Amino acid sequence: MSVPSAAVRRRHDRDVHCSAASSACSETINSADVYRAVEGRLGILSTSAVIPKVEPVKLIISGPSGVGKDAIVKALQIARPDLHFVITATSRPMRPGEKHGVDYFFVSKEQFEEWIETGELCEWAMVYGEYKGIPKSQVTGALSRGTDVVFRVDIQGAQTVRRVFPDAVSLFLVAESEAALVKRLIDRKTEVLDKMLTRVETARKEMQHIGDFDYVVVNREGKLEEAVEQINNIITAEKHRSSRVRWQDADVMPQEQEAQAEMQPSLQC
Ligand SMILES: Nc1ncnc2c1ncn2[C@@H]1O[C@H](COP(=O)(O)OP(=O)(O)OP(=O)(O)O)[C@@H](O)[C@H]1O
Repeated sequence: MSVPSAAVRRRHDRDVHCSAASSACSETINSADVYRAVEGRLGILSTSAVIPKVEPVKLIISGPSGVGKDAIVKALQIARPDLHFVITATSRPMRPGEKHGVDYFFVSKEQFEEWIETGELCEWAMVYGEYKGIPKSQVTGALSRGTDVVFRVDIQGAQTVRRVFPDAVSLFLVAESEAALVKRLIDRKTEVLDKMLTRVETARKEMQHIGDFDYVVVNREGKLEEAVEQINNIITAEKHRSSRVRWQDADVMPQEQEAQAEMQPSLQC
């Protein structure tokens, strides 16, 4: 491609600014003149970068037992190492392949009850006869660093996390059918029949809570990666939500946001 001559460039420059200024266009108008004209009318233009601060996303991943919450979270940890995945404490026994401090904090019922007494937990619940809860230390540090946080919780836990963090974004995972869900529970081989029945009965009731959640993602048989990609997209979209953007560093802070920022309580569990 040939390089335009200086004369051609000057003519192009003039034409662009002639059409931009649209009045009194003459040979002498160039970009510096137009810039000065704009400043002359509107005052000195700010050169400081308008890079807003973005409030961290608090994402709740929930859904019935066996739908694939753990499997999804494991895959998401690889896809999004920038996120902080809250590690839940539980009194249930470790399943094969699970690791203390990675999948859960596996603690005794006595230890859990001590934590409840000393206020170490953001939230806790008794689920299928076992304690489950979120240690405060798992949340506060990450949020104060501005890191996005993911909570992997059951439906009961989702309700509690939403109470503690009303601005949390919640996502309900479903299998493509009840039959697919039961098949996953059978194949996982972690429950005896009566415990599995309880889980399936509970899953039926839990499906009625879908409407309480912001998003629904289907985790189809053999299509885990698809669900992970959809969740990844949801996180990306949430990071661009205008209500999450804070303009403290910008020269002009929209009045509405200023009012919101003042009203927003400091949410710490
Ligand atoms: N898309 C999928 N296709 C096939 N199998 C899957 C899929 N997602 C998860 N699984 C399998 O289904 C079983 C249940 O998944 P997982 O343990 O992650 O469920 P969960 O929702 O965390 O259950 P719980 O709440 O009981 O801990 C596991 O054996 C997992 O490997």
